[in-house]
Amino acid sequence: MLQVHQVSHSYGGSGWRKSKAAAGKVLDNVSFDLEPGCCLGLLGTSGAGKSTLGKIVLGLQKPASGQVTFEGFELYTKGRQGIRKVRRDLQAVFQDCYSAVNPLMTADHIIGEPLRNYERLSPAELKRRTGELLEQVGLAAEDGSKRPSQFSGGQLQRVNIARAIALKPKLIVLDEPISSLDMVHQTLILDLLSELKDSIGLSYLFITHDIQAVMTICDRVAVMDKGQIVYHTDSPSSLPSAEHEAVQRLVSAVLPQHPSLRTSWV
Ligand SMILES: Nc1ncnc2c1ncn2[C@@H]1O[C@H](COP(=O)(O)OP(=O)(O)OP(=O)(O)O)[C@@H](O)[C@H]1O
Repeated sequence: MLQVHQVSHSYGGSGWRKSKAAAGKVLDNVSFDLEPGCCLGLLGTSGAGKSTLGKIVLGLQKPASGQVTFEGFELYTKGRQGIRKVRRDLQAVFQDCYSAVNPLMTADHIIGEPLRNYERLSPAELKRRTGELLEQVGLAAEDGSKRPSQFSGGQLQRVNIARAIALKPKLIVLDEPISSLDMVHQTLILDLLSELKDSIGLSYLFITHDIQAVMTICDRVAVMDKGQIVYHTDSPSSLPSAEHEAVQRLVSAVLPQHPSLRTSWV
């Protein structure tokens, strides 16, 4: 479904900034495939290049070199025809649930946006669909009249998820979707994402620094470090015992909650 082939990227600039950027590649020859129904975790510490790769997969950032093919269409061809063809099948949920929405709009309006862009629906049908989507993500249809400031962070992230699934996409890029939530809501949102993946048949590219989250939700994990995929596993639960130094850094950044368990974590 998604093929990322030898993608490299550096951020440009002008004058002295350009030469500084050229000194370090943000992405260096990254390749991976993602098959339908799979959740692939892109795991790495801050600055590893995960979000840049996410933007490239979403068609938002042209890479300096390499190819991205989604459903047989190459995204970065001349005229960006490929991106236009796959736009509705590729959606995203970002970390900051508040900045992802217009604070003046109601939840119905926010969730209805992709439907208004891609489908011709009567106002009554649009209202019915947004109500259904709200219920699908564990909110009530009546919540559609609320504005972002009337939701908690976890509830607003559900609104963002409802908008992302509105067009029944094939792939959702989840860029740190639970990082700004408390632990209870992190678990609830991971449960919701797992349920939706199975019920709608979604695929996810799950971008995170959180090793416990990838062990909970991902089928496969690619570990990124300094712009490269340095480790890959089809068995996320085996990550704590992986010997690669980049994985161990992520493992040691997570402590079990009870001090008595901390020495036996790995
Ligand atoms: N628009 C930009 N212009 C210049 N440099 C950028 C830009 N976006 C990201 N970078 C740089 O690219 C590198 C990789 O950033 P990126 O956001 O892709 O990493 P990340 O792994 O997602 O990190 P984080 O988890 O902190 O978001 C960083 O050094 C960052 O400073």
